[in-house]
Amino acid sequence: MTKHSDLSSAAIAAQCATGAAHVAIEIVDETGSTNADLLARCTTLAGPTLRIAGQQTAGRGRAGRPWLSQADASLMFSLAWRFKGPLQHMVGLPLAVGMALAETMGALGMPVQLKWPNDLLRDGKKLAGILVETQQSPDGVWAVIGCGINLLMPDALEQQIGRSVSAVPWLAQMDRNALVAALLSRLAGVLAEFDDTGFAPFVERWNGLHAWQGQQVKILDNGQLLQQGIAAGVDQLGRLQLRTDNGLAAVMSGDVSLRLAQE
Ligand SMILES: Nc1ncnc2c1ncn2[C@@H]1O[C@H](COP(=O)(O)OP(=O)(O)OP(=O)(O)O)[C@@H](O)[C@H]1O
Ligand SMILES: O=C(O)CCCC[C@@H]1SC[C@@H]2NC(=O)N[C@@H]21
Repeated sequence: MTKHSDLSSAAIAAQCATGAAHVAIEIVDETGSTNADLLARCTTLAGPTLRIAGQQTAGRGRAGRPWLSQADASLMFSLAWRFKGPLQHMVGLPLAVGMALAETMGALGMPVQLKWPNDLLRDGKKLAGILVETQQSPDGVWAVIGCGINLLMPDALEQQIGRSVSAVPWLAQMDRNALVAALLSRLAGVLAEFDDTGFAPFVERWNGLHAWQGQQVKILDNGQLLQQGIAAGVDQLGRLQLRTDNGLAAVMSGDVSLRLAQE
């Protein structure tokens, strides 16, 4: 198994596609949260920056939830990237990021699926999460794109999380520099395109990886049932299309949660 300590910014850069060659790479053993770190200084960064941590002591997920990890069991990184904006164009960004991660894993021989809005699933269980935080600056919008991928899932960690989650041990065997380079290369390509076009050109690719296409699902807000229907993919803004008794409804991601109807 490869470890966080095997990572080297030179080895990652050497294996990156040209579109990712300009990304500065920072590697730290431990920090509170790579998202918090980059968010605090993104508007002063010289350019796109990738920060990878071996362990986080205050990892954060969507809606203020914690992201839990164990050293070497997870790949955790944040990528700060400046977009032309405006802010409202960024709604589809977490979906584009999830698609880029899922496509990378698929290309590496590990097919995974997407759960709207921004989780990666394997065998129906969460194996990676994405947290995008933004900050307006005079010359555009900085997005800090945080990704946590469970490479291994020790029993103790799963118990701490309190629910059944997934991991990709096959990727833990892979050269970790090559894995990061593959993820960063595809992400950089997708982000550059997203900046020019928004989410619209990615709709078919995203829907092709959609875990719950055609299934009965429900939308919860803080545990309260908001809507129920058949998941019919995403639209050009990244909204989930729900086939309901009253016709097609478009759900904005916000802080709502998606579940299978029978859960
Ligand atoms: N390493 C981890 N892997 C998977 N989930 C984790 C991990 N650490 C913490 N969690 C938390 O476990 C919970 C499971 O997430 P899940 O996506 O299934 O439901 P959720 O919290 O409603 O998310 P969402 O609103 O994105 O659907 C989340 O609160 C997530 O932050
Ligand atoms: O599923 C979620 O709710 C999103 C989880 C995002 C976790 C990653 S780990 C790297 C980065 N730093 C953080 O504090 N969070 C993200």
